[in-house]
Amino acid sequence: MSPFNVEKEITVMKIIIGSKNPAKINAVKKSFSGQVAEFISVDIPSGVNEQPFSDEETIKGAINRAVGALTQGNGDIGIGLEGGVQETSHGLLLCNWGALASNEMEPIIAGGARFLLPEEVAARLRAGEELGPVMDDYAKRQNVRKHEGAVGIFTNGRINRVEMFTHLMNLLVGQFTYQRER
Ligand SMILES: O=P(O)(O)OP(=O)(O)OP(=O)(O)OC[C@H]1O[C@@H](n2cnc3c(O)ncnc32)[C@H](O)[C@@H]1O
Ligand SMILES: [Mg+2]
Repeated sequence: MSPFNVEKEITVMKIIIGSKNPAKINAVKKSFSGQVAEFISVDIPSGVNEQPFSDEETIKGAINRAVGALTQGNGDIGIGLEGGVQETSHGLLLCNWGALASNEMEPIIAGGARFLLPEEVAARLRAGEELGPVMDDYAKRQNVRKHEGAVGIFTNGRINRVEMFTHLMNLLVGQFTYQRER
């Protein structure tokens, strides 16, 4: 056979995102830019409360979504990103956690930016409301969670939700490639 006819097999990495939220999807795509990858987004239940109320619960939600995405989407990598809050002696912190699941190793986790929510917002969450609708009401905007996010509002637009999740995603993908190359 002529060497020019040798077929090259290009492997496309199949990445399943466990959410339909565009802020999350865009962040995942950015963190894999430059790689041959196919992205599929599936609504995967987090298996925890709609508004997780601790790091522990938020991490669990992220892992459940990542593992669920990997299995349901039959992919190479499953991604779960989850927003939550954590009570502290300083007030209520907004927290974000991400998980990357693969068939090669245990799920990898990483945390995103944290900052205190204003007492007015925190009180509503403690009373049982969800941050998404509370933020829309507070900022007098629609679908804050799909756009700039609470982080965008409270940092005066310096860091939006996509940037925050992209940083988190880089922590995940970086750890994944490091562990795979060892
Ligand atoms: O569709 P999904 O993937 O569920 O995306 P979501 O926006 O609901 O995000 P999470 O479930 O991860 O977040 C849990 C809750 O916190 C809210 N939330 C988290 N981060 C937020 C942010 O930056 N801005 C607004 N709402 C946020 C969110 O709307 C939910 O009520
Ligand atoms: Mg949600």
